[in-house]
Amino acid sequence: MRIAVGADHAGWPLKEILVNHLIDQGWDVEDFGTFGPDSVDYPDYANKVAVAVAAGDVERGLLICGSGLGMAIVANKTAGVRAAVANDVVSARLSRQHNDANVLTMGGRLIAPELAQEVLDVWLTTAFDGGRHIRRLQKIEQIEHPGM
Ligand SMILES: O=C(CO)[C@H](O)[C@H](O)[C@H](O)COP(=O)(O)O
Repeated sequence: MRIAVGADHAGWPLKEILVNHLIDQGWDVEDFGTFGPDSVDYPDYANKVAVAVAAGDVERGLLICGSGLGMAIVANKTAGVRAAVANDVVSARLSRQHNDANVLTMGGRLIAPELAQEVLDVWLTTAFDGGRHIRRLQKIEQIEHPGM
């Protein structure tokens, strides 16, 4: 399974920890950066990961900025991406069960590394519930592609 990862300077330290965690678990990680503490702009990284997910190059995406918010705002501009901010386990689980989220965003300034690993593990291993939620995802697709 492949996962694309990206972060800005505020998310970079946590990204490094989570990339190692993912590799330890056998994930094939495509790391789009950033690769150091210099200040960069989160839209550049969110867009790269979102495009990789939407194109089907990877199954999942992980984005980390200071709060997770900016990354989610940008990633959700790309059709086919369902990015969810989750800095807690319950949000991570629900984002999979109800929303079939294919991109997880977290806040490197808000969440401790140990909890971030737990949130990520829950998000990666929780299945979509389907059922009534399929209808709602179809409505999102209709908004993305009006007239289809
Ligand atoms: O986009 C964000 C907020 O929604 C991220 O948290 C950014 O990492 C943050 O805005 C970066 O802030 P900085 O003051 O430039 O370090």
